[in-house]
Formats: sequence, C-alpha cells, structure tokens
Amino acid sequence: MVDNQPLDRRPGSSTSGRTAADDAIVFEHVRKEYADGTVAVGDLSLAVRRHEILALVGPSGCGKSTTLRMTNRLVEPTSGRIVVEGTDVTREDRVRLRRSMGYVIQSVGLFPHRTVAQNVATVPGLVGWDRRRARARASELLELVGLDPDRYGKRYPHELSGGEQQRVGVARALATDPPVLLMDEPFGAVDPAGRRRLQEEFHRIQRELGTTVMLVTHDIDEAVRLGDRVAVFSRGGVVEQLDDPVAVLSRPATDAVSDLVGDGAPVRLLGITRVSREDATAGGPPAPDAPVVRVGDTLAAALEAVAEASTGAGGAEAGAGVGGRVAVLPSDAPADARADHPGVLGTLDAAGVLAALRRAVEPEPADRSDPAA
Ligand SMILES: Nc1ncnc2c1ncn2[C@@H]1O[C@H](COP(=O)(O)OP(=O)(O)OP(=O)(O)O)[C@@H](O)[C@H]1O
Repeated sequence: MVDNQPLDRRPGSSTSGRTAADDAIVFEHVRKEYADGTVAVGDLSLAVRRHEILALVGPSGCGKSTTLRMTNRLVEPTSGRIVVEGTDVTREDRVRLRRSMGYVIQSVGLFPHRTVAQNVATVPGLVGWDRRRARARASELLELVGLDPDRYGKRYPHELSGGEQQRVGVARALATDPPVLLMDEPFGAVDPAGRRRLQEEFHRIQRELGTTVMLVTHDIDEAVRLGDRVAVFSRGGVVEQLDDPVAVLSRPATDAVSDLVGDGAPVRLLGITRVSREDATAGGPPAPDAPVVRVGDTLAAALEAVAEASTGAGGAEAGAGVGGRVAVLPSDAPADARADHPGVLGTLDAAGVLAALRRAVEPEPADRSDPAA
C-alpha cells in the first residue's frame, strides 16, 4: 500500500485553535498582472489548510487558474508572497518546485509514446528512484485509482477511455506522494456519470493519503461535493466567500455567490449532507421490508428511499403506521442487510429528512463542543 498512514485529521470549519503551521499553502497579498496589463489577480490573501481540499470556484476569467499556476510557478506572481509547506516558492528552484507538487489538468497531458506504467513512473524516475522502486510504485498507484496494473500498465494512452486517462493523470500526479496536489478542472473531460464516480474515488484516495489539494473548477456542484472548504472567486481573484460547502450554499455572503449557487442550493444541500445516527428516530420498528438507508448516505438518497417507501409495496403494506418510513442502519451494515437487521438504529421519514437538512444549515452554536450545553 501507500507509504502514508491513513489520516484522520480532517479540518473542520472551526478556526479555533488553528495556527499558521496548520496551513500548507499561504498566499499573502499576491498580484498577477499579465504583460498586456490584464490584472488576473489583484490582491489575494488566502490559506489552504494542511490535508484539506480547497475548491476554487467562480465564473470564467476570474483568476482561478492563474492562482493555481502561480503556486507551482507556471505563472510568476507580479508581487506578494506564496509559501508552500514553509518555503517561499520564488526562492525555490522551479524544476524542483514542480516535481515536489502534483499537478493534474483537464487535458491530462499523458506522454503519448510512453506506456501507462511508464507515464506514472515518470516523476519517481526524475527524482532519482531506481527503476524497480518506480515500477512498483506505478503498479501500486494504478491499483489505487482502480486500474489493474497488469491489464492497463502496458497500454498506451490512446488505448484508454477519457475517464481512464484521467485516472492515470491522477496516479501520475500522486506517484511520489507529494504533500500538495494542484488540480485544474481535473475531471472536466469526463461524462457526468463517470465524473461523479471519479470524484468519489478521488475523494477516497485523498482521504487515505492526506494530500493537501487545491482544486480549480467552474462547477459549483463539483466544488461543494469535493471541497472541505470552497473559495468563491469573482473577477480579479477577489474572494467573495471562503467557507464550508453547506455555508456557501445556505448562506451566500454576497450577490456574486448567490448568482453562482443559483436556484439549485436545496438540491445540492441534499446531495452533500449525510444521514447521521441522530437522524434515526425511535417510534416503533420499521416494517421488515421497508427500504433501508445507512448512516453516511446522502439525504438525497434517503429522500429517494422515503419516496420509494411511500409509493412502493414495502412501506404502505407494512402496517408500520406511517407510510414512507425507512430503516436507518449503521454505516457498516452488510450490503444485503434488510430493515429487520438486528443493528437497526431507528427510522426516518420525509419530515426527518427535512429536520436533518435544517440542522445541517443552521450555523453551529458557539458552545456546541460543550458537553454540558
Ligand atoms: N497569458 C495571459 N496573458 C494575458 N492575460 C491572461 C493570460 N492568461 C490569462 N489571462 C487573463 O487573466 C484573467 C484570468 O484568467 P484565468 O485563466 O486565471 O481565469 P479562470 O478563472 O481560470 O478562467 P477559466 O474558468 O475560463 O479557465 C482572464 O481575464 C484571462 O483572459
């Protein structure tokens, strides 16, 4: 497996007790004015916390890519300071800097005349790993992104689908296990269903490796689904809001954020808010053939199950008293577990889904961590 231990140090939205040492990337009054006078980024100050995914989202031309590319000096800042893992990037050798960070872009940029395994082993080779170690690492990474190394390793990029190429791009960027990964519309070229799957798998890998990720996207859905925090940009690299996804969707700070979020906020909130143990209410056992949801499922999935329970044979026939009640199971319940599973936590209905959503969008009370509260 990978070198790093799994990390369970995810940053929350709280800022209490944080120090600058918790930040992996820091922008201090950064400005980028291109040669023709275009001010892509006016005066940006922003920090990316270690081990988080920070999603930069905003309309076309607002300076997202410029910001990302200044981090590995594909674009030189005009002024200001960017510090990555304690090092001022302008003081670092550019080539070394780029090799020390993963970089994934929409067009993938795989080397067409190198096999998939050779592509993934490129950076390990460049930084001096011996061949055997680089090859072993390539196999490990291909497996991690869901590609069988025996089957795919010998193929050339043109022998892969777009989604498979994107996976190889991610594997290549992670090959040396860089602490920081920069991603510019990484899943843009993939169809919506494949994109969703890739996002989920990438999220799992990122959690496992604990990589700090700065991700650029113009897609608010992608930003709220993947980001631990979301930075909404407007023209000139202005940060309109920097917050956790639920806050961005439910409490947009400015009109620009509202415009970006549009009318779809409630649906998006259902898609990113998860069923928790507290959402399961007592009130009689569920019907044995009631649909089930698990702790950790999205509220969108729960709502679908509730709808199924109220229209399908299961809920109505079961005589459970209220149509549309589903059974809530623990997250680790077996895949084929039914509503009469011995570990069932309780039930959930449409009103319960709504209550869960309401709880999620309420600002956290200051004393929430106080057990006496
Ligand atoms: N090399 C360049 N020379 C001059 N202007 C540039 C250059 N690269 C980008 N720009 C301009 O800087 C601004 C910000 O561009 P940038 O690519 O950072 O935006 P973006 O938010 O990533 O946009 P998109 O979502 O369309 O990729 C735009 O007005 C763009 O036209």
